[in-house]
Amino acid sequence: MIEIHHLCVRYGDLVALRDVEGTIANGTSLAVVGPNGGGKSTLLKAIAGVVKPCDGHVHTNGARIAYLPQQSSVDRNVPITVAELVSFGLWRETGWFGAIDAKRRARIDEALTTVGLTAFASRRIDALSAGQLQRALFARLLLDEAEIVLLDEPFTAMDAATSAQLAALFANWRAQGRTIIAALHDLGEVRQYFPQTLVVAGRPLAWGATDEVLTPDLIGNAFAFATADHHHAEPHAHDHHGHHDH
Ligand SMILES: Nc1ncnc2c1ncn2[C@@H]1O[C@H](COP(=O)(O)OP(=O)(O)OP(=O)(O)O)[C@@H](O)[C@H]1O
Repeated sequence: MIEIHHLCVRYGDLVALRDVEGTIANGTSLAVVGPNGGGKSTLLKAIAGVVKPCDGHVHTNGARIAYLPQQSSVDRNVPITVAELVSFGLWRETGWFGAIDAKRRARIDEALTTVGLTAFASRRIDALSAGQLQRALFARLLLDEAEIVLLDEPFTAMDAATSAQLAALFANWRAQGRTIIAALHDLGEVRQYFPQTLVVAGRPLAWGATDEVLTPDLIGNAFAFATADHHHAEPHAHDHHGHHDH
């Protein structure tokens, strides 16, 4: 279980996210949606422990966490092959550059097959398309037996068929009791793959069953934030009624 209490994250003077309060049970698939700059990535980073709260806290109760950042932040110029990248999913077992025995080699091959990259195993990662790189990163996740999987816009570079293929993996993860939390822009994908949704626009606007949360009113409200300036971030601008006055 993830417990979030009164979470606030600040970058310098900008309060990117505040007043996040709630618990996420094991096995939950939660989509985090909201406008650009609304704090989706910030929330994932706070759960991953990559950014420190300025107030409140996130308790992950010792769970193993895998965090797949937004694709733009993945360094493609590291001179490694697809198989090597995927093998890093075994880091909890082997350490970062530990020996890969035949058994582990077979698991890497299986993960590559699952994501359809068998033919690319020895290709350098800088020679992959964006969608192929994302498949490789998912293969790495398959090997990493994390209890909490944090995905920042996992389908951005992908065609619909690829998204569907990778989303099918979620069902397995759910069955294993893994918690999946993903920042997403495509509300169709949210409805299809995520039973729970959290809407954030500087703070939470709604959190609950996807069907109940993604109402036209709420979406309109949340995305109005995108055209507003960032005064939302000022700490005094508190209100708890789920709307913005800016
Ligand atoms: N490292 C940083 N330093 C300063 N400000 C930051 C930093 N990271 C994010 N921000 C700001 O914090 C706010 C929230 O950003 P965040 O990336 O969490 O939003 P997001 O909802 O993921 O947006 P997007 O949909 O565009 O990916 C934005 O106003 C952003 O400019």
